[in-house]
Amino acid sequence: MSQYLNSGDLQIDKKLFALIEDEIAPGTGVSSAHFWAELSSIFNDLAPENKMLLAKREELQRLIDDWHKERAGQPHDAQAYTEFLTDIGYLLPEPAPFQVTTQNVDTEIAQQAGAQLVVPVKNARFALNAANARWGSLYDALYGTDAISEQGGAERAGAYNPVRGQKVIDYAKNFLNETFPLSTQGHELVTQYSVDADGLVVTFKNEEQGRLADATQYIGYKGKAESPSAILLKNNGLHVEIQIDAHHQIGEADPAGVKDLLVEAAITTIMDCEDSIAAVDAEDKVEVYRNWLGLMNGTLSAGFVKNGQKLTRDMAADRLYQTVAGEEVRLQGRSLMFIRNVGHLMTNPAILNANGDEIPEGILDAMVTVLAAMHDLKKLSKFQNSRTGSIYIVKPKMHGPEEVAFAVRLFARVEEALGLADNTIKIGIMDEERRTSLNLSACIKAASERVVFINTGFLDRTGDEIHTSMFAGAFIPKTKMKTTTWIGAYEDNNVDAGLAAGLSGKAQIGKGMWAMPDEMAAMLEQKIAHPKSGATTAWVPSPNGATLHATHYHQVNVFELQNSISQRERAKRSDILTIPLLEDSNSLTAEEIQGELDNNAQGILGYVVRWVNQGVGCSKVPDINNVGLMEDRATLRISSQHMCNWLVHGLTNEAQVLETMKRMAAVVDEQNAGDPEYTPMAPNFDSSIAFQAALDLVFKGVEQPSGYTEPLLHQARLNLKASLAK
Ligand SMILES: CC(=O)SCCNC(=O)CCNC(=O)[C@H](O)C(C)(C)COP(=O)(O)OP(=O)(O)OC[C@H]1O[C@@H](n2cnc3c(N)ncnc32)[C@H](O)[C@@H]1OP(=O)(O)O
Ligand SMILES: O=CC(=O)O
Ligand SMILES: [Mg+2]
Repeated sequence: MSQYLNSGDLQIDKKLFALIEDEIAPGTGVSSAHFWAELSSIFNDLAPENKMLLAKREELQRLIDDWHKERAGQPHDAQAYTEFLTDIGYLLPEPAPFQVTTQNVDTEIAQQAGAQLVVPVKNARFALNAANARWGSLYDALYGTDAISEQGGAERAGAYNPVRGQKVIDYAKNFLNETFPLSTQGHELVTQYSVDADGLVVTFKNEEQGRLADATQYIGYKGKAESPSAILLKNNGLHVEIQIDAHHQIGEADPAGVKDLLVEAAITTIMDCEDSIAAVDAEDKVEVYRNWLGLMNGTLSAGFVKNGQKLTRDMAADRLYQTVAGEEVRLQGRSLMFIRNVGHLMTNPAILNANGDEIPEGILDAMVTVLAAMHDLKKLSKFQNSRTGSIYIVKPKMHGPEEVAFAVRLFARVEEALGLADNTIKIGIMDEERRTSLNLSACIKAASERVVFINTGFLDRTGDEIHTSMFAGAFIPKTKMKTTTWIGAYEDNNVDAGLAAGLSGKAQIGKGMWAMPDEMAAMLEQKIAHPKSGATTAWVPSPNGATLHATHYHQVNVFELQNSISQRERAKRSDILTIPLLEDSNSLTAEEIQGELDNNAQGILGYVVRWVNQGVGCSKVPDINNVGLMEDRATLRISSQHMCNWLVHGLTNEAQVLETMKRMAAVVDEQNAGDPEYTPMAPNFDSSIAFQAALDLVFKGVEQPSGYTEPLLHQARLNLKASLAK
């Protein structure tokens, strides 16, 4: 429970107050008294508009629900639907052609195409790992995941398996041959890498010498020119370091002493304050903000025990190389960091206004995360995040250009309050709500001086697809959603709108999350579709994912590709507007319906129980086929809205949902049996706050704002915390 201090007309939780006073404000040139006074003024000015924007969402949803209810049982009239959406201001006119003018953008965003990692910033150990995931061992990522098959004696478990090791090396040498071809023979035939005044020299087994087919790919080296310990190469704007050590366990078996390939992996990382964390009160927010501060002032450190060993993790230093002429080559050691603030919806009890009302959490996030990032801007850290003096905020879940304009106004107010130059704060726009996808160009225009990314958050977007058209009919099964017309058009439209607005070379065009953290072979096969679609970045759930996905950007030169994609006909709004309904709601068998319910229930419960009871905001939860899925609030939004939709349209009923939830709760309990911190939901379902929250998410799904899960999750976690405090 919060204990509050009064500052002006605000009541501020003591811990949050102390964090600003003692840790974040010092060094920024902003006094804590000034900070609170400005925060209060921004709340007073902007909170009413924030409220009004949320009310507009509800009003539009009510009109859409009514429209569908009035036409229940009739065939969908796409033209009338479009006219209706235009009349109510849901569909807006396309703006006249324009170009964004964002300035001072770091090269990782503007000029490099590569993987984007997302990480719950509440977890310092993970957050540090993510910051350091700029560079990843390709050998480890291949050896440690299913990217390399276990066939032919190449099992992963146990001590080092040389059969598997050889497969890794073969894969890596093939990667080198494709990415950095040599003039005559292959990398697998190299016995010595060295450098001279003209760059890389290789000696082959037959003692012939060779060079890179494209000499400009060579950048520098480490160690001695005649026997370097590292060779730095570059392709499509991404670096790869060949690491050489003939005395290393792996290097000694390699003809050229190569022990690893270190690849530039997570070019950018999103430190997430939103859907992958559980932060419901001041105590949680303080943890989140303190970690972000530590990343911005370079002091974040985490101690933990792994495999019986005590480890400490800190931020990685820059990487240093030299040229033959003796000049230093310095590369960033860490991923360029964005911070994802929460959206416009939630409030948080960390601060109350004069009436005792909670203040909008998005406003709080903007002020505190920017103040913390000033440690980077003012070079108070031994590391630098932005070298161009920018602060990168990802703003999620905005509905349409008015809400983008509101975020832009908020950022301008924060800059003014904290004495920052105009447009220091950049914005990443999540294209993850239907009203934003349909009016994307207008959304980009509303942030044309600040926008540094548009990203298809297809998970939230799918949740919004269901909620918006809840009363249009029964939706197709969740797994079929990825192949529907609307989603293809939505993905294409994002690239088209971004290119038309001149984002190429200025801002990222991003694609969504690979949500199967253990399925790296499948990711290697499928996720190349993202750079091939013209996206300069795409989300991965883990550092290994980043390392492996990085290889795709060596295969595709996205910036070149964008030139041709920009010539194609733009994706059609009418396609985005198609609603993925079952043609015949009686077409599914009872088994198919039960299978879908089981799968959704397992995902909901597996995620919610850890969120509510343990405060874990992102979990890996097995689906009914036992594939571990990354679950966060967006995936929960889909599962809960989907079950709710089938309930609304009579494909299931309350009794079946309840029976399914109870049965799957026992399955989830069993899956978590090895966790000493875990509290089972079965058989005392009535007293399990987590189980009741899971039911509410489905049974009260229609009335949840935009189908979001956070209001119910937050309340359940607060109730749980209160019950523990008694
Ligand atoms: C719709 C959306 O908004 S998507 C965006 C939100 N999603 C995310 O941010 C995904 C974040 N990812 C994760 O939290 C995890 O990868 C999970 C929960 C999906 C899977 O976790 P698990 O496979 O169980 O990982 P596990 O807990 O075993 O950790 C394995 C290692 O990977 C690291 N790791 C896993 N994910 C990440 C990550 N995103 N960033 C950095 N390190 C990570 C951990 O630090 C750990 O290494 P360590 O022991 O050296 O510290
Ligand atoms: O935030 C990402 C999403 O897919 O939702
Ligand atoms: Mg999202």
